[in-house]
Amino acid sequence: MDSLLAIRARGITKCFGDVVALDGVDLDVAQGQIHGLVGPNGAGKTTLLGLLLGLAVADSGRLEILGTPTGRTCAAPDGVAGFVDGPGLYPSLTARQNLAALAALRGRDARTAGVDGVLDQVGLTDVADDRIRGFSLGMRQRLGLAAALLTRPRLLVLDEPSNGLDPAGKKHVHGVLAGLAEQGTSVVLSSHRMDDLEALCSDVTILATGRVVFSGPLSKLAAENRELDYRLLTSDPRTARRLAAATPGVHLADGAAGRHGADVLVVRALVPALDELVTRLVQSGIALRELAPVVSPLEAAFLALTERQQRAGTPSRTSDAQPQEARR
Ligand SMILES: Nc1ncnc2c1ncn2[C@@H]1O[C@H](COP(=O)(O)OP(=O)(O)OP(=O)(O)O)[C@@H](O)[C@H]1O
Repeated sequence: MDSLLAIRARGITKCFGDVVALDGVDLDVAQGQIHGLVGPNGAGKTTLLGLLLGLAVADSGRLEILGTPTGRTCAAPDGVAGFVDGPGLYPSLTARQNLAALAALRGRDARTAGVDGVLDQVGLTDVADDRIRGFSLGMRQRLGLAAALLTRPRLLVLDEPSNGLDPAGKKHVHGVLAGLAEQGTSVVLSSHRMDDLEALCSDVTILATGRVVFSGPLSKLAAENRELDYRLLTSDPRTARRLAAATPGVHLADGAAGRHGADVLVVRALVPALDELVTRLVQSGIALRELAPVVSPLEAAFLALTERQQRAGTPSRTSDAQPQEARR
């Protein structure tokens, strides 16, 4: 076991009847890394998070969490906390009482368990004594995070933690997660929000019908995977268009250009070709005012997968399982 890995999964398979929810999944998550899980509905994200939390056991494969192989019975691995399908909370209790009850279940006293500290950490101090029956979805998510933090986890596993959070709440929670990662806690989270994943995660794993189709640094998605459309705003749009048309590997995406304003050029290219275009622009004395992907690399990869999955049909079943398509 690599001591720097919080999670090491090899060939994890999990079936529900004839539905193959996970099909030979490999996953490495380094200590202190925030790792995103993304994939279309039914891709297997929640199933994988459930295995990490000890809520279920894999049918086959090897899963090591925080250096310890997981057993054949359901049990939360030491040092792991989090939630799937929303946090489990008692609606008739206040936020503080919920956390105190959880502390008591673990044989700890609320005063010494750090209840006030985690409430403060997630920004719920002002509503600590309100019954959570009246809490919004975002407040419940924050309380779920507080409950997980109460155990001072070394691996935090979160299913859609940004669900229901307003922009300020999201920023707050992102700050909490980034702070934890800086202190060495590993975080694995699933989300359908690409902007969240891009803001938070250094690495992502993309699942489709139970298989890993990409796992690695976000930057690799842009550099290797596919041509993207980029918005290009320059001081001389006409010359920029001429240079773009003449740069090998750069294609004018005229169909998309109209939506971005007359002076904006939309080009489709891989990163090396785009670099060459930028060099040519600068050498021609043209100022680059804006250069950004129209759709982020993660979203582009996700959309490509979704389209492929729709063509292939979903979900995968034991009778039609195919070899994993791509692995690092
Ligand atoms: N308890 C279960 N019983 C039967 N089938 C299940 C069960 N849990 C998951 N599945 C099936 O396994 C597959 C993977 O489901 P999972 O919930 O892990 O996907 P997901 O990526 O989390 O989806 P979503 O984005 O919709 O939450 C789906 O086809 C789902 O129907």
